[in-house]
Amino acid sequence: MSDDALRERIRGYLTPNKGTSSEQSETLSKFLQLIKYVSGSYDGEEGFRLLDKEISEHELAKNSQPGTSRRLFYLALPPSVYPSVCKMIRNYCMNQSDLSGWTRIVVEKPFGKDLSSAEELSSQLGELFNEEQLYRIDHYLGKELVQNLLVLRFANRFFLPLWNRDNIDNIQVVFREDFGTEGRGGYFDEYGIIRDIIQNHLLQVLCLVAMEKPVSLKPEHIRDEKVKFLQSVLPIALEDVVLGQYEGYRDDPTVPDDSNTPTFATVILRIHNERWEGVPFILKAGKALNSRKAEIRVQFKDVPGDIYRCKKQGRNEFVIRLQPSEAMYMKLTVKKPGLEMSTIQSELDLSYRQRYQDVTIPEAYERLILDTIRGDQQHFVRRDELKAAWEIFTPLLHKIDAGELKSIPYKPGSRGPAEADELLAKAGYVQTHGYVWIPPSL
Ligand SMILES: NC(=O)C1=CN([C@@H]2O[C@H](COP(=O)(O)OP(=O)(O)OC[C@H]3O[C@@H](n4cnc5c(N)ncnc54)[C@H](OP(=O)(O)O)[C@@H]3O)[C@@H](O)[C@H]2O)C=CC1
Ligand SMILES: O=C1O[C@H](COP(=O)(O)O)[C@@H](O)[C@H](O)[C@H]1O
Repeated sequence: MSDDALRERIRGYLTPNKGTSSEQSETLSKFLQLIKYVSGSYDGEEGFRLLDKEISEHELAKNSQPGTSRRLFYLALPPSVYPSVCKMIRNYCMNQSDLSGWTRIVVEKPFGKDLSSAEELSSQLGELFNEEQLYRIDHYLGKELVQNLLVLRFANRFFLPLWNRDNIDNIQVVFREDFGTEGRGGYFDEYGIIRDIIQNHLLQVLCLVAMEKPVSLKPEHIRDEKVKFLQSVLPIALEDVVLGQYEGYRDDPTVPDDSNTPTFATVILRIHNERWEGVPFILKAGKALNSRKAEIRVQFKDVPGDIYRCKKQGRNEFVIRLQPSEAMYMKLTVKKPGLEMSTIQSELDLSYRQRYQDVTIPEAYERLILDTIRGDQQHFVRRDELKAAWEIFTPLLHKIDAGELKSIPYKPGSRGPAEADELLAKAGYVQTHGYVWIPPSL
């Protein structure tokens, strides 16, 4: 890691943290200015001493009360340099007073490469900072509809009795990108799609979809339930996994010619608890596919004793589209309008762009950085949560790294390997045919 790269990635923050949310927005924009201000001047230990001095002399610091300074460090670094950088922060840049100031460290993924490296990193950071000072960021937790998941589930009577194995057949959490790893092949090849997307972003979303109701909205209560859910995931069976690699991925000069790194994966998680026993949770992520989207698709079971015989038209599905164009819709069967008594698939639709025309939906990072300033850890990953997430995926990742599972080639711009759709069908997912969405217009 060159000093230049280090400089680019270390951002410091210092400002009083008070006031209304509009004042806090202003704080946020000052923070973003300060990121620009501090980047580009620090290298090595001497650099950190300078950083410390410069922070205290910065105009924002001058305006704050002595001893009440707030310091936020945002680290997006390869895991191997975290301990040394954190040591330097600890030695040279900590807030010197415990009056009401604080020092917080935001850490970006990758948080290790497997269970043991993640635990080693956690221990190293844990020796320098306490858990309340560490903010492990997963930007999916800052997305509007991800933040809506617990509200949907626990503030609506509709969902309470339906959200279980008696009614739900399968759940998918899907991430699709219509571009490849251009420009970051070297980084990506070391990690692959499971570490890049599934073990963190999709699993975090899944926790919110599947966890039990927390005792309260306190961050610790929510995170306790996420951990319990993660601990009830069964070991992944190899027949529940399909890996793919798009053709042309290895043309990137930074990717080895014989790379087996998956750029696509479907992984089915099975849960051992009262609510979800027998319901497959399908996590699917891929790069260089035919579309870009991230969504949760909850597919309900068939209607028992179906007097309308409308099974072939498709099952009820509740879809929460995280991006693009936030929306949630319930695919359901209705009488086809007209004289005839026949049925058709339609939808109850909440499209955010139409429903909330005057609202600007904040960027995920904007919201999460504001949370760090406010000291709210609800949308950040706790150490035991991270450990439980790695426990789920490490055995599979080790098998992939050892070449025991092969990535199936697929065409860029396709749906990924056909084997993934076959696995979905085997798991019980029934694709709807003939449903056409007509975007509403007045
Ligand atoms: N408010 C809104 O914006 C709304 C928009 N719509 C739009 O209407 C369209 C249809 O909606 P919907 O039926 O929910 O979504 P899709 O038709 O896009 O996909 C439905 C499901 O079928 C899967 N699938 C698609 N093609 C195949 C295939 N060849 N083999 C196996 N599985 C397949 C998809 O997988 P995968 O996940 O991999 O794509 C997905 O799980 C979409 O474009 C949707 O965005 C619908 C309702 C409301
Ligand atoms: O963390 C990552 O996320 C991005 C996708 O983020 P999104 O908010 O645009 O969905 C992904 O492209 C990248 O590979 C990954 O590291």
